[in-house]
Amino acid sequence: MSPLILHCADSQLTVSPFGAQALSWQVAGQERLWLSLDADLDGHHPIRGGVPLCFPWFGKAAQGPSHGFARTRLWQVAEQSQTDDHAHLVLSLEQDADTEALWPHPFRAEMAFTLKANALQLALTVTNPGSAPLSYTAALHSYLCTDVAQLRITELAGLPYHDKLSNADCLFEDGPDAALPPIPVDAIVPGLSNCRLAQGNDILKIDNQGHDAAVIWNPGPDHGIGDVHFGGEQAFICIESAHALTPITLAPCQRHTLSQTLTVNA
Ligand SMILES: O=P(O)(O)OC[C@H]1O[C@H](O)[C@H](O)[C@@H](O)[C@@H]1O
Repeated sequence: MSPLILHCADSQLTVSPFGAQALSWQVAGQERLWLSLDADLDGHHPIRGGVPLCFPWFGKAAQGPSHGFARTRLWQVAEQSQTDDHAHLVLSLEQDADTEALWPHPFRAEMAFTLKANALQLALTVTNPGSAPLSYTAALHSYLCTDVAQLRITELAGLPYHDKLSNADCLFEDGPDAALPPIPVDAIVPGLSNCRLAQGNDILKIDNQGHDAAVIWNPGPDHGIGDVHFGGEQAFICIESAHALTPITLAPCQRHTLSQTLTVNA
């Protein structure tokens, strides 16, 4: 279960087959994905940080663990290739007795990682191999390195969102002094496709596709989450490409791709 490492120019990506989870993405030596110092890497529990996958459900569900089982399963290498301008890796997961006990449906999930010199594309494709419709929700739960004290995501200004903390529909503040987002935050923002994390001249562009919402999450300093190291919440914001508002329903043989592309200094 050793991590897989991809290279392209000055860019390096580390992926854990456990959960098909990106753990580290460095561009010219600068880390872009936050991984908790207290992350549990024992291969049994969700790993706190990087890009966990939420599938076949987003959030809590009566029938099984928070965010589904994809992040606690061992995925298989399905494809790996390298050219001058990108490195590509696909990991796959299909139903077995354990997944059927939680979710009685045939499925094929493929998680593709495409690494370029200054960009990383993450794409979760789910295919319905069965003879009945297949419904699921999902998210690419990216933990992006940032200095929360200076964070200001201007694309959020004035947007409507569902606040999971208060279970209310709200609007982000607008105006030059608005804290965007205020921390702690657990916001489902319908339709948001593009935003930027800017820190001085350093810009990370986030582009989501195949989603119905972006989820913005940071638990704030009083989180009490055992595997977020002390003070760790000051160094990341989760900006998730999610299909969380309504399920995706696939007819037999149909497929859907949920993706997120991260680009440095775009
Ligand atoms: O602690 P986890 O199961 O990894 O979930 C971490 C967070 O994920 C998402 O962003 C949800 O919107 C949050 O409600 C949840 O707290």
